[in-house]
Amino acid sequence: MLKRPIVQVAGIVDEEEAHALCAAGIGWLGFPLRLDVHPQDLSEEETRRIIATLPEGAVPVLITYETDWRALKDLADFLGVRAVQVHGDLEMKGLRALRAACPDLFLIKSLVVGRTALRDLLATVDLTAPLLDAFITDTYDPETGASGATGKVHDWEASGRIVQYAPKPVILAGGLTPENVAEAVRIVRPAGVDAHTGLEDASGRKDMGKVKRFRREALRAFSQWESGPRANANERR
Ligand SMILES: O=C(O)c1ccccc1N[C@@H]1O[C@H](COP(=O)(O)O)[C@@H](O)[C@H]1O
Repeated sequence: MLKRPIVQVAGIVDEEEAHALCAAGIGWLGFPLRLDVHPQDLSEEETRRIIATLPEGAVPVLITYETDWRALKDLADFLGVRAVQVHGDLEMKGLRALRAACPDLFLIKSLVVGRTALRDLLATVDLTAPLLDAFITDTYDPETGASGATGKVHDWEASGRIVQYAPKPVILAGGLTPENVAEAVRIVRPAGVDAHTGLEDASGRKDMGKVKRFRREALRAFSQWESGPRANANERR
């Protein structure tokens, strides 16, 4: 299990931003590559170059829809990452092969809330949890077909059910901002939080003021949750 809550920021646009995030205390940095509906901000070569410059202790995470387990392993090796967020529908055979080939890779599987019934997501948890290190719940946007970097929240009560059910840590993502992250943590009780578009300025770069407030609010909520009752999402909205 994780020693500390994860605070991840995704969608790094360049080296300067990556280092500014590390300096702001962000431990996990998400690099999206080989996506479905979104364009890439960085090439694979540029991503590898930036990752090689990160300070010790920073955790670069490959975020990808790659579905071929060998290609996924090769990409992780090429980039020099030890953590992968799997958004594509890797078949069980592929997932087993990836786990066997990379026992030390921190494997996070995305669960998209709102695209399928909750019972199907719980069935996926049952099937895949033994092969994974963590899950991440994210939002489905029917307008764009995107299931990541949507800037939209989903049903936090559903994510809370997944947290209670899953035998592995669950990270919460989807429309998180400095303003809503504390409430999200209080309701869902995840093992970590992850945000992308809610931390950007108008030019699409991370606003470091928002990043710092996001981290502060998230950590404050994580530190408080053990003393209080779990909030009911329906009471809060
Ligand atoms: O970050 C991305 O660009 C991305 C693209 C495709 C799939 C997943 C992606 N990232 C994940 O999406 C969440 C939430 O984004 P947002 O805060 O709603 O904008 C992000 O934290 C990444 O884990």
